[in-house]
Amino acid sequence: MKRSQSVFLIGPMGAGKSTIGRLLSAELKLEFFDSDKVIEERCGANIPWIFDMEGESGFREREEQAIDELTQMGSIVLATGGGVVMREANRRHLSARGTVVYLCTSVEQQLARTAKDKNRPLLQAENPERILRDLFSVRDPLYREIADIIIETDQRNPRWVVQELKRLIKG
Ligand SMILES: Nc1ncnc2c1ncn2[C@@H]1O[C@H](COP(=O)(O)OP(=O)(O)O)[C@@H](O)[C@H]1O
Ligand SMILES: O=C(O)C1=C[C@@H](OP(=O)(O)O)[C@@H](O)[C@H](O)C1
Ligand SMILES: [Mg+2]
Repeated sequence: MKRSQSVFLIGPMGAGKSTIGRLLSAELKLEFFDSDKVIEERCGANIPWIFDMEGESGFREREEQAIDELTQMGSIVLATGGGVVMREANRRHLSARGTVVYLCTSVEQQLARTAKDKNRPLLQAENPERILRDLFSVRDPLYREIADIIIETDQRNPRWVVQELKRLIKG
């Protein structure tokens, strides 16, 4: 474990970052933040609206600012958004300021878990599976580059993942 107690969850849409992050924070007795929620609260608008009005680049600017601040807080659990690794500054801050956990999930599971949710603008397209596969090929090496812990979540329920993570982090 690094000097900071913070744990940063990374991985694709539907990996379970937001769900597992909240449960893990309760187990570790650390404060929980979800960078997407922080961005929405600060902006006073939801992510689809931000993408509509400011484009993906506007969202990425807001995300970089939020990640820089949140990773400096110390002793938190942070669920990031799936695209956080696309910016070098984010990768640098995450890997220097806490333990980075990659929640690894197949595209089939990502698809099943995100199918009914309209809040992910990148997936509101004709072929979300194609998009998830393309994103995976670009992002998977970047997740791996900064991960301290890699954990498979496909056939595991969130509570099992949390217990396993607790063991690995403390270990
Ligand atoms: N390990 C898991 N097994 C089954 N369903 C899961 C698991 N993790 C998350 N989910 C479900 O998948 C959906 C997306 O999870 P979420 O935490 O929002 O993912 P992320 O923040 O990584 O995009 C939610 O409905 C959640 O309940
Ligand atoms: O993969 C991405 O680029 C995104 C993932 C989303 O977060 P989740 O990974 O929590 O769904 C959210 O940040 C935004 O819709 C963009
Ligand atoms: Mg999330």
